[in-house]
Amino acid sequence: MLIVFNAGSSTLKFELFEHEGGLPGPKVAHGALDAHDGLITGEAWLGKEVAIKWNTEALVNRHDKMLTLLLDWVKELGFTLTAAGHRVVHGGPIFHETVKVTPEVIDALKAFIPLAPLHQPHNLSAIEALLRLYPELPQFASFDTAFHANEPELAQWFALPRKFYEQGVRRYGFHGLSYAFIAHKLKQLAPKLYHGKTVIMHLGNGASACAVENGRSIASSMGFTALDGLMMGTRSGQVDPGVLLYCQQHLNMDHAAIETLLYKQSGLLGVSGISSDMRTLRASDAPEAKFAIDLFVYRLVREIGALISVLGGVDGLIFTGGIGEHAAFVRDEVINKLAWLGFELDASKNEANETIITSANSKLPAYVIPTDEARQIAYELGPML
Ligand SMILES: Nc1ncnc2c1ncn2[C@@H]1O[C@H](COP(=O)(O)OP(=O)(O)O)[C@@H](O)[C@H]1O
Ligand SMILES: CC(=O)OP(=O)(O)O
Ligand SMILES: [Mg+2]
Repeated sequence: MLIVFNAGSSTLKFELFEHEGGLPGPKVAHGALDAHDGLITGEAWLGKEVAIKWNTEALVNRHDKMLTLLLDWVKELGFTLTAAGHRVVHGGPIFHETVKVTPEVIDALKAFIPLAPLHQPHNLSAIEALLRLYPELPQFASFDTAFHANEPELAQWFALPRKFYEQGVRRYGFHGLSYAFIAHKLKQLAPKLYHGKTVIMHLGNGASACAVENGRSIASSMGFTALDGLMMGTRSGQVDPGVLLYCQQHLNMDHAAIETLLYKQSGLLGVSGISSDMRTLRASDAPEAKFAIDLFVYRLVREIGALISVLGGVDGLIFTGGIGEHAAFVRDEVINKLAWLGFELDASKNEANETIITSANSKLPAYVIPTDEARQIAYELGPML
């Protein structure tokens, strides 16, 4: 069995895959644990059934405690783990593919904590906790940045003095495990489109869009950190850097206050003042909720236009992530705003979250493809064992 982790600030999501060498087999279990207010709660599913629920105290070492609960359960089921894979958000300029975790790799990844403060420290803390508890279990790290590592140089540069680029201050792009998974699916579903020019939109709590040609990333909306580009649940996306200078100089905001503003208080939550969740905003009658959705769509359409321009055309669009897979109203507005390109929605297919949501007359197709970052990690590490 392979176990794949996606560790966040307070959550530990996991998935278990059958594995007998080579590509992984079916997913046998999945679940999540959550640490808050000194408590750990969570549940795990075996297939479609909830198989266990956790509810226990944990004052310190949350990842140790969550991993112990989870791996004790895995052992009780009689499963033997052969390896663990981790989603690690930032691989910096160094890691371009899945790697086996060693002490040197951990040190290198720690250097990227400032580049992904909301993700990287938690990804690493799960790796280190597992190393303490199960030092013999081989661990692997798979990166959100890797899919973008071979983007054209122009797509990777900021217009800053050269030394910044040389020091690693460049656009990396994220959500690469999701994009790699979608590209793989698209190759099976629509091989011609896979070889063509597409814009893939990963719209979840974090959101980004990526120009992909022939299965490779050409440009993406996220940059040096997972803050750039689209409006997100609580992150601002692109803002004029002059705003940050203004916050420092005239609003007396220090680094911590600006970080909190950009990562936690902005996006759908900040603009609506109500929620970071598209479902809640959709259900609300408040004009601020509608405005936040309108701004999300506006910024997305603008970014799609930019990505299509650098691709030099487009053969299709793909929606994924929690919003991309489920928010039919968002897809409806995006596709209608792109009617000038030849997209025409099939409203009932869209409402039903079908795979192809454009009409038979549409000149170009739009797809909804559910993403699976954990399976992508399992695909990447399975053959390495
Ligand atoms: N049925 C739905 N309708 C509209 N939006 C949804 C729906 N389900 C999930 N979402 C949105 O998707 C977000 C979660 O996206 P997801 O990709 O699952 O998250 P994460 O980035 O944590 O992996 C939620 O915050 C919400 O905005
Ligand atoms: C990179 C990133 O934004 O990830 P997530 O969407 O999981 O927050
Ligand atoms: Mg996500």
